Amino acid sequence: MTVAYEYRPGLEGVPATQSSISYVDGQRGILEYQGIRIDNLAKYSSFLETAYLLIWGELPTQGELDSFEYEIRYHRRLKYRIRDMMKCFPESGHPMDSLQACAAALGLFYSRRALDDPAYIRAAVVRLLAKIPTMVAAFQLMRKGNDPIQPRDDLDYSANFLYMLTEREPDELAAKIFDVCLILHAEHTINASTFSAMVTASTLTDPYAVIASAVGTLAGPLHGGASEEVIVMLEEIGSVENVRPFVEKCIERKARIMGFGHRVYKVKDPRATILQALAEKLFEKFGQDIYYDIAIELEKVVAEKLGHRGIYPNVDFYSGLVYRKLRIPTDLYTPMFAIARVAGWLAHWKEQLEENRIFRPTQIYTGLHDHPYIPIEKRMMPTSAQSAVEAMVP
Ligand SMILES: CC(=O)SCCNC(=O)CCNC(=O)[C@H](O)C(C)(C)COP(=O)(O)OP(=O)(O)OC[C@H]1O[C@@H](n2cnc3c(N)ncnc32)[C@H](O)[C@@H]1OP(=O)(O)O
Ligand SMILES: O=C([O-])CC(=O)C(=O)O
Repeated sequence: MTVAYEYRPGLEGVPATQSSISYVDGQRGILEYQGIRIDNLAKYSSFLETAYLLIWGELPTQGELDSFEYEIRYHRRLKYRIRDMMKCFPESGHPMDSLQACAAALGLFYSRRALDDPAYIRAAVVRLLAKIPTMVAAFQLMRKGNDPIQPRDDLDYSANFLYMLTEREPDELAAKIFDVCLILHAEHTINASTFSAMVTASTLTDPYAVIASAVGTLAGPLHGGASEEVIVMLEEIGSVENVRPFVEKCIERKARIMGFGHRVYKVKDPRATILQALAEKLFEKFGQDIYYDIAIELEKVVAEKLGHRGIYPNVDFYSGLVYRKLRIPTDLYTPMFAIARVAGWLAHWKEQLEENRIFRPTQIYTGLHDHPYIPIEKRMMPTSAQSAVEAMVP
């Protein structure tokens, strides 16, 4: 019997799971983690408290938060074999590729797989949250020819990351703002990388493979990779006067304007609004950014030309302007995103295990049936390929 399925490219609007981790109202621009509005978390929480909330479903008590932070501090260091492995990576490689390889490599050290043991789950959560920032910072120092520096136990999660990255104790405001950025990027329902994590998790493989596949998915320019593309685009635009012709050219050529548009939001992403305010706070303390005026004009012109289609700034639009002021190199913006999103990936991993069924969707077959097998000597080369080969022959 043939069953008729409705095919939705990109699975738009197709529920892939039931989840209580986060909620998005794309028409009203609302994002909640476990029911708590993102603006409240940005104002009052810390990244580790938010990660705990996402993964265990409730805000921790002071005692629970202290133990969680303590465990994470204790697991921040990398094994020397991981650092040795990283020495073989090309300096010109992308930091997301390094991160994906390092996350996957953790599986070599922690091969016991006890997915129904809460202690195993907690150890994996702690290890991944603790070590991912160290992996990102180590790659940055190693590609400059320096040895990675050890984490500092007297610094909190975000301050310690900036310290390991820059080899300097960070400014207090910079560390606080970076922590808020992590909260904002920590989770976002069934986005592409989270879906990838859930598909991998559903095979009951280890959590390091789950996170490695999510990192690989986040890297693409249509997803987390857009944050660095935004800065490249602002550089290319170069001046406020060039914004309008740039947008018009993109529309004419059907080219994507990076940092705009979203599958779910049809208004400005609430995280973009908060990130813009954070960027402004940094400008007040450390001076303006030459690209900010271009970004503002771009937001205005895109709203004018594409607002009727629901195309507004997404989370990746203003994050780069914040990271530039924090002196973070452009190709580390997506790894910054991964440092945060690992919390959401782990929350979905844990939730997936609680009621697992392997992901195995169907397809609508569009190919041939009962096609004959033609022996190789009888196969004809398509005419176009033939003329290409002939053109190559001197
Ligand atoms: C963390 C994140 O992942 S946030 C997203 C980061 N990605 C980006 O910023 C890249 C730019 N944005 C995009 O490519 C898209 O908006 C996505 C990938 C985010 C969402 O894609 P989808 O929901 O699949 O929308 P889709 O690609 O079908 O676009 C719908 C229409 O809007 C247009 N559109 C969507 N985004 C943009 C954009 N940024 N610039 C110009 N046009 C756009 C498309 O060209 C398409 O037009 P058409 O119907 O005439 O062909
Ligand atoms: O939800 C999405 O499709 C993209 C995403 O990860 C985000 O916006 O944070």
